[in-house]
Amino acid sequence: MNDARPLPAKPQRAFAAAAAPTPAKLSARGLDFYYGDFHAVKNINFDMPEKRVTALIGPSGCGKSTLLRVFNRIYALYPKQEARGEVLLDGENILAPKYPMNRLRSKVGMVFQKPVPFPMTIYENVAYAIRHHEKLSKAQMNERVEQALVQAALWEEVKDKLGQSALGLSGGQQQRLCIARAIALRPEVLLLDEPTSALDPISTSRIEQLIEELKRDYTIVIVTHNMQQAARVSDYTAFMYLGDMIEHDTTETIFSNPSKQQTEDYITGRFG
Ligand SMILES: Nc1ncnc2c1ncn2[C@@H]1O[C@H](COP(=O)(O)OP(=O)(O)OP(=O)(O)O)[C@@H](O)[C@H]1O
Repeated sequence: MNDARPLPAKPQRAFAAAAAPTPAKLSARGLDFYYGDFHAVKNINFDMPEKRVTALIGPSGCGKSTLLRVFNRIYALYPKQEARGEVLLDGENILAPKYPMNRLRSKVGMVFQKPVPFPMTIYENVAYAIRHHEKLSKAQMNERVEQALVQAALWEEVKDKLGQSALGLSGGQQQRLCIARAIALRPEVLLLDEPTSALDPISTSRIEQLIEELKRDYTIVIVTHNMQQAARVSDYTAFMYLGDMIEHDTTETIFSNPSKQQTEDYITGRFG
């Protein structure tokens, strides 16, 4: 939890991107989440701007991953988990029962903390996901697989061994393969749940560079425990505590001039 402390005096990037606001791609409106009787996420209201990176930070158990799981409705696979309120994607409520699941799956991709490639070839890992959604010729499929691997900054490392098992890749390569798998479906939103927590510093830095590149095309929401990472990669940051969203603002404001004492205490390492 405290791996990232102490916080650098100044985050190591200029926060220029956030200065130009873009329309909200994803918004939470009066969003509550329950695990049975437990009220895990409470009355969340905020916007995630298009083609920007929003980081969710806060101490362990504050509801960051829960919130991310609501954004692609993955919680609905589990009994006794319930979301109330609205999550608007391009203005449409994805929590409405009539919102088609296949549309949600094609618009919102998710990458988890631990890379879990399918036990198949590198090529098939990417092609498998595409085949579920689209019928493509062999040539079209080859092109799509290549594009996704190029975008995930993995192509150069794997182009000569696409037929080998994905399980032979390093942890960092496996995580980039999982990102390739998610972007192969051409989603509009990418949800990243602590995507570098299992990776070494070099792989972490590659994924961070990749996030910087991907935000040209995607709206990204990232959960991270690493404060420097939030400062480096995100344009907007939301600080959560015990299921409440305490503060949400540009990353620059959150890290240099937060309005709430709790936020300041957290980012300066006084608790959490
Ligand atoms: N399946 C579950 N059943 C019951 N309670 C759960 C379940 N999953 C999470 N919780 C509880 O919901 C709250 C929020 O958990 P969540 O995993 O979203 O927190 P988090 O901020 O992502 O934590 P971490 O940083 O440790 O991953 C916690 O109190 C947690 O114990």
